[in-house]
Amino acid sequence: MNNETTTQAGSPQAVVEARNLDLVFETNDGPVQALKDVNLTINKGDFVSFIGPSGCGKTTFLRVMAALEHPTGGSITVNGMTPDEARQKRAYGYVFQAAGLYPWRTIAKNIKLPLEIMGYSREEQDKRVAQVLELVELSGFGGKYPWQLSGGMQQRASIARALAFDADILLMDEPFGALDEIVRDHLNEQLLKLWARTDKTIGFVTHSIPEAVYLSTKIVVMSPRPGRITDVIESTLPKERPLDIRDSQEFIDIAHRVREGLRAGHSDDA
Ligand SMILES: Nc1ncnc2c1ncn2[C@@H]1O[C@H](COP(=O)(O)OP(=O)(O)OP(=O)(O)O)[C@@H](O)[C@H]1O
Repeated sequence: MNNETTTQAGSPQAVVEARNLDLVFETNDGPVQALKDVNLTINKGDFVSFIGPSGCGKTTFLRVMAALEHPTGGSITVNGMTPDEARQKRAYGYVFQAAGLYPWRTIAKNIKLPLEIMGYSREEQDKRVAQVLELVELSGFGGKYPWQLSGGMQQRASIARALAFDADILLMDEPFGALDEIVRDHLNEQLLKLWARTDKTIGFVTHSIPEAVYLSTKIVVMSPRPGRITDVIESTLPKERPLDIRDSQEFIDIAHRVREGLRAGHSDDA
C-alpha cells in the first residue's frame, strides 16, 4: 500500500479533478440539469463529504467519478485518467446505502465475489478476505450469513467487500443513512480509524451535518436545481478525532458554516 500523500515537490497529489463539469439528463419531462459548472479537486488521502438537499446531484457526482454516468460538458480526471480508464484499472470501491450482500453466500464468500470475477487465486482470495475482515473489525464472522449479522455489521461487511481489491478510492453513498444514531457514531469512528490506517481517498455522501463535519477533511456543500457546489470547506480539525470533538467550538463553527451554505443554496430556490 502506498502511504505517500504528496508529490515529491510536497504539493498534494490530485486524485480527482473536475473542471466546469455539467451533466444534463434528458427525461420525458424535459432536460434535468443534475450538475452545473462543478469545479472540484480531491487530493490523495482526502476524506470528502458531499452534503445538500435531495436532488442536488451528490449521487450523480459520485457516479460520474465511478464512470457510471458521463458528463455532458466540462472534464473530469481520476488519477490523471478518464473515469472509464480508472474504472478498468480498478481504482474504486463503491459502497451503497443498502449493504447489498447476497443472502445465500457467507460474508467471506460475498467479499470474495469480486475477487473471483477478477481471477485472483484461491490463496490470494483467502488472504485478502482475512485482511479486510480485520480492517472492519469482523474477524471471525466470515462464515456467517448476512442475516446473522446486525445492520451495522452488514454495512461493515459491504465496506470490506469494497476494500478487498485494494482500490485507492472508496466511494460511499450514504452508507450509514439507514442505521440508528448510536450504531452510526460507532461506524463513523471505525471508518475514520480505517481511513487513517489505509490512507484511502474517500468520497462520502451524507445528509447529516455532524457526520460530514466529524468525518471530513473537505466538505462540499451542494444545492439543487441546477445541482451545483455552493461552498467547499477545508476542515481545520486534527486527523485524530475522538467523538467528543463534536462538542468543541471548532467543530460547532464548521457545522455552522455548513448550515449557512445549505441555507444560502436553499434561498436561491425561492
Ligand atoms: N438517471 C436519471 N435520469 C433522469 N434524472 C436523473 C437521473 N439520475 C438523477 N436524476 C436527477 O438528477 C438530479 C440529481 O439527482 P441525484 O440523485 O444525484 O441527487 P442527490 O443529491 O444524490 O439526491 P438524494 O439526496 O435524494 O439521493 C435530480 O433532479 C434527479 O431527479
